[in-house]
Amino acid sequence: MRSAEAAAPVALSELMERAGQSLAEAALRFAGPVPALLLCGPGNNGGDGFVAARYLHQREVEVRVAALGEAQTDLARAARAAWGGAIEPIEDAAPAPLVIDCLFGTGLKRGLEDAVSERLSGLVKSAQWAVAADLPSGVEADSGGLLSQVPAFDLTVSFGALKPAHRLMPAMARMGRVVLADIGITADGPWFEIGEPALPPVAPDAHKYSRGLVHCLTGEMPGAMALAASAAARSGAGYVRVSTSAPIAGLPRSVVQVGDAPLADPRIGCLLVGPGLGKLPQLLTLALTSHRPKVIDAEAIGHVGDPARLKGQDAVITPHSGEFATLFGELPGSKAEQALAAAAASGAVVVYKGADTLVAAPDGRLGFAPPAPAWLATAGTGDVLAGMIAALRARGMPAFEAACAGVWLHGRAAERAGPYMIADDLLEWL
Ligand SMILES: NC(=O)C1=CN([C@@H]2O[C@H](COP(=O)(O)OP(=O)(O)OC[C@H]3O[C@@H](n4cnc5c(N)ncnc54)[C@H](O)[C@@H]3O)[C@@H](O)[C@H]2O)[C@@H](O)CC1
Ligand SMILES: [K+]
Repeated sequence: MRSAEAAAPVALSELMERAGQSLAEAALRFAGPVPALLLCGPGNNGGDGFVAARYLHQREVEVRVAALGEAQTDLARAARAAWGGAIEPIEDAAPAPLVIDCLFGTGLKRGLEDAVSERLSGLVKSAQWAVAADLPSGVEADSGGLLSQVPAFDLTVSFGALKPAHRLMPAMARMGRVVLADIGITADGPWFEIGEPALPPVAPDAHKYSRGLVHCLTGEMPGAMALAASAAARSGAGYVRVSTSAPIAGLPRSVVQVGDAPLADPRIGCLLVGPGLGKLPQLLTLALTSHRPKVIDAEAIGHVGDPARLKGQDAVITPHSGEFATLFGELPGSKAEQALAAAAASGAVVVYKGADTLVAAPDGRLGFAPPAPAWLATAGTGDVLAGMIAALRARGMPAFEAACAGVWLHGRAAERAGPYMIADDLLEWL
């Protein structure tokens, strides 16, 4: 964002004008014309607040402004002067139905002082609607960490582009609804929010192998592979084959159960190993002898041992935080940086799961999942995701695109399945 701002074709004061106007407009549409209190910090986030106050006043909203110290940038000073109305110290500010937090945005360096963060929390909690400008104050933009206590907002209006914190925990849970205001600059780069995927069409002359063969290696707990294989079948694979030593109950009849099958079979579009694997590291070793694309999930991730073992494997791995730590150890930096470091170390596409799922590629691309329902946190949903990604990979999508598409579709299926869904229900919504 900083380099995009520097390269902007318009003056920075114009960007602030647009940001403040967008903030006022969003808050007004969200809360209606109720009395508003703007909390303005010393930097340009505070400057946005002074601009927003001016626009709200123009729209005949009853506005009060409370400032934290003096403005410390030229832009903020100018915005403060242009406001022209009364400014009270934040310590004395009385509550209001609409509170707009413009204390700090991307320039926050350390946590707010205790007295300030307590004041902010008190005003936010007593407000009917709480809106944050760019980021709730106290949130670290790049990591999604909380540098001081951060209350829960109803709406966060981001400017220009989403910052990592808008899609990383714990910060994203404090933001309420997140909207993005276009202020006339674009921040392009290899980090982006995952959008609705373009799935490969079924060719008119398709047959089951050309549509994609997913070959699953079953371990000790066949129920997990039943979920994963069913998900693969429901995600458009032409043929799902499960290699198992004993018959698995509950699989669709169209999923073929076999004993051993050669893993070098060139018709295999994607191998799937991990769901329900248990203590059978030899199955992972077997999978790694194949040159076919693969999805490595669940306990198989723990059996990898050295991330470099995955180099050249054309693999997607799907760890949650525990599995991630087992394979990669404690990596420094934010979740985003850790995911990218893991992808570089393993050469694999890494789906780092959680409430803030990320998809990282070894070449530096990083997809942030749009928020998905918290009720996905239930047993077996990871098995479903692994099966979905395996099917999309087998259908010919490249590893990174298949992983992003799987993550997006999984989240939308959960929205449709509703709060009391179990993993089995997801299959109906794929
Ligand atoms: N730069 C631009 O072109 C634009 C920036 N915009 C706004 O500007 C914001 C960034 O502005 P700034 O870079 O001025 O940063 P902030 O306004 O977030 O705050 C930075 C100021 O606060 C001080 N500070 C940091 N942490 C503190 C703490 N814990 N306690 C007390 N003081 C602290 C810093 O020393 C600095 O003076 C964005 O979030 C956005 O809201 C928008 O106006 C759009 C255009
Ligand atoms: K803010």
